Amino acid sequence: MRIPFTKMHGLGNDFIMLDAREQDLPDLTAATVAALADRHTGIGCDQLIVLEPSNRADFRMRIYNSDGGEVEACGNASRAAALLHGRAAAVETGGGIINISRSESGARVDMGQPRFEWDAIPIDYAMDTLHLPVSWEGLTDPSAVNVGNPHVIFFVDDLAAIDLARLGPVIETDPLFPQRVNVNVAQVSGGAINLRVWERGAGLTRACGTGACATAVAALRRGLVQSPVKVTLPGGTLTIEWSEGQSIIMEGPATESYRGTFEWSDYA
Ligand SMILES: N[C@H](CCC[C@H](N)C(=O)O)C(=O)O
Repeated sequence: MRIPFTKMHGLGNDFIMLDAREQDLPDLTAATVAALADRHTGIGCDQLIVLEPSNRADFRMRIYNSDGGEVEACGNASRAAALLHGRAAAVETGGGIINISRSESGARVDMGQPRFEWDAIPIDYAMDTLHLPVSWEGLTDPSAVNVGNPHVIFFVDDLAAIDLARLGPVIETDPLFPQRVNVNVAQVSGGAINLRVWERGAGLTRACGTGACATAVAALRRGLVQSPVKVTLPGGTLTIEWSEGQSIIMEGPATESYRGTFEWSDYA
């Protein structure tokens, strides 16, 4: 069975987009996702996204990391969905309903309100989530935020000095985080944020939209920046707006790279 797909990215965080709103897809297993996501033997992507019908919103967006695991939220893919859909829409995700629309710079996404309770992150036991009393080598005093998916955020003085490729997986899989965690390391300078992310289930990516949202919220809660705040990742810059009790608004580009088809049986 030939399956059409659209290859897209948000600041270099790249996706295979499958549209199952009009046509059913065969059952997607974790192994099939991982095979499609493989950059050497498959098509290659950080996440695989499936758009499906929804009876709660205009459509549903299902998000699979390149390790095959399904997760609740993906900021950059939300902007890619806005580009693909072509107009404003309410989108059902595992993390709740988000609202996407087209904008000058690409797309604008209302990511809903962040969650801070320790059991909403989730963390394994009660603690202050603005200043967690934990550390991993040189990374200390993080915040934790759930923006539909779980994030831990470290603020450092020298981002380039952090070996995130080594520390990321150690923190991602620490038992403190029962659903694992996306690991954000940020440096604040001149009222803006520089960010690198080790993504749960995907590793180092060129950008992470939910990471930018979680980090901006943590920095705002700590009084390190003011809203709206620019968050620059290796792939480019996002603008995040938030204040206490409000939704997070993320704005930034989304790009269609190419369209193609693949033979399902090659990956199933
Ligand atoms: N790795 C993330 C999902 C993708 C998030 C990232 N690609 C984004 O743009 O938000 C997680 O397991 O929660």
